[in-house]
Amino acid sequence: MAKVLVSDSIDPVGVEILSQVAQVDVKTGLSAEEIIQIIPEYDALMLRSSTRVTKEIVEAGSKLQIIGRAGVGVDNIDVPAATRQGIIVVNSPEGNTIAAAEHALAMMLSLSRHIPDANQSVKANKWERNRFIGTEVYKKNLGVVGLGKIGSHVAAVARSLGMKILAYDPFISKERADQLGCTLVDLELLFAESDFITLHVPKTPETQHLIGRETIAKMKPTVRIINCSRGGIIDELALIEALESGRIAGAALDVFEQEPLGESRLRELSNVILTPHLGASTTEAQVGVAVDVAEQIRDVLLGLPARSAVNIPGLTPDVMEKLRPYLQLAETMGNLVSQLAGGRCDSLNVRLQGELATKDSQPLVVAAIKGLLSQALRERVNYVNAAIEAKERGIRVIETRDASTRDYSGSIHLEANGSMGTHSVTGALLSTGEIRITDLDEFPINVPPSNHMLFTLHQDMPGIIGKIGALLGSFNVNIASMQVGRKIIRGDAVMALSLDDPLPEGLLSEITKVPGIRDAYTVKL
Ligand SMILES: NC(=O)C1=CN([C@@H]2O[C@H](COP(=O)(O)OP(=O)(O)OC[C@H]3O[C@@H](n4cnc5c(N)ncnc54)[C@H](O)[C@@H]3O)[C@@H](O)[C@H]2O)C=CC1
Ligand SMILES: O=C(O)CCC(=O)C(=O)O
Repeated sequence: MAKVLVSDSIDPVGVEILSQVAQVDVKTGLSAEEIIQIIPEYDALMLRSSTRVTKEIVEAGSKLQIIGRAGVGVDNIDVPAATRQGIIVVNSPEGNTIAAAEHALAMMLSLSRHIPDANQSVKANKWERNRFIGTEVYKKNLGVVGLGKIGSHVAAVARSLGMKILAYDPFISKERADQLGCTLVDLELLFAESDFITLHVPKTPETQHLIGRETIAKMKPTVRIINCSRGGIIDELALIEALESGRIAGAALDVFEQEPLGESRLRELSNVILTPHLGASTTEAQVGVAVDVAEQIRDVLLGLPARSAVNIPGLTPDVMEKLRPYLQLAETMGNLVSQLAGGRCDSLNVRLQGELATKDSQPLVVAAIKGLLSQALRERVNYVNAAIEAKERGIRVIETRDASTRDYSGSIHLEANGSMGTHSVTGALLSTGEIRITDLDEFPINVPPSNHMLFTLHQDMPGIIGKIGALLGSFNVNIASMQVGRKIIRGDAVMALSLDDPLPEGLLSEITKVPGIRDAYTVKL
């Protein structure tokens, strides 16, 4: 039975789902060293934000198939390391959207009305009505940095509070911003005009210290900043200085450069509200993300696709369903051409023809690469790491798409160039879904792939087929089917044979000695 390690606390419903297919060990609070010790026994790892999945942990996870982040941000996982190792990384892109947006809004209103301090004051038996004069958000400018799922929901609710929304997101169109009732502006303007600024961007090299000394200098002295996205997007030291000096009016922070927050002057400031990374901490969100991610882990362990894999671009279950027969075709053709090419492969040309010449068909290229590398890497290569493995081996992949149709509605043509020359194959599907090899080294054929195959390149002349048949018979090899493809009579031709048995040692060199045979290849599919 598969084994799943759950290294942060998740809703029990997640454990229940995982238990349908695996032994689940919930072990929270482990150090990196402790995880490295035990991770080799596990097929899957599920976590929230407390576990940091380092390269060392990934590399120790020799059996890991999938890492599931019960949440949105995957910045606590070394995704490139996982990808290189063929491990799928999944998240829950929408499970906690509302929770995080509502937390940011709660932070904004708490900040504007001093709710946490007023609460503490009353609980300390005081009645300080004059100390807690607030500010309204109505008709104020809210600067939303990052107009994705959370930012959009914050914007929608803030608009209903009567706020004007200035949004900055270089990856969002003006039409989308208009639809959301937001004014798309550049960062300079957002910083200069906003009364409240709320951050909803992922942590990337571009967003690291997006708010720092220089940017704070451009803001209104009355501005209040809310960060419920990621620590490190604000330069904490610069923020502390600005809050201490009164350069800005306040800040509300759910996330920090170091979590848990260690010793920090932030704790001493009265114009700051701090929460311990609670953005996703609602019952609804925790059930949502646990179900979302546990189901994906379960599916992957059952050999099914994941719906939100962050490192298999384009291969969603919908696309997978649509392309499934063609994925098998692409992989088989990749495997076939790599065996024909034999030695080192320098480049692979992939031509997607007819109905396959669409944007959605990118996974077919990956499937072809997977097939190409399967001889060398066996089960180590998969849809996650195939492209990286090819790149690291110096294999140049050239894709072309041609929407015109030939004999089949869709076909895949592969050409491998390498140390032993160039070989090409084309494959297509019959209406029954069966695979046909329709072209080999530019010779037209029509054969189904089979476990054991023999291909020859020979001169089209009388008697040659009989000689090959007799030779195979003398070694007790049974021929299941045979086809010859040629362009001109008595010119060059190819012969494709499906065999019931593997070719015995030494027979291939006997075949190449037959007069008229130029080359022969055995292939196992
Ligand atoms: N505090 C908490 O508990 C939670 C925090 N988060 C954080 O919130 C972030 C946002 O989450 P979602 O809205 O679901 O993600 P999303 O992917 O829907 O939206 C992120 C938006 O940021 C934009 N963006 C990316 N780089 C940018 C840049 N350099 N400048 C401006 N905009 C940029 C993207 O175009 C996208 O529209 C997550 O990455 C995660 O780190 C998410 C959930 C809970
Ligand atoms: O797991 C959590 O509570 C944090 C959620 C979060 O930060 C995220 O989903 O990106």
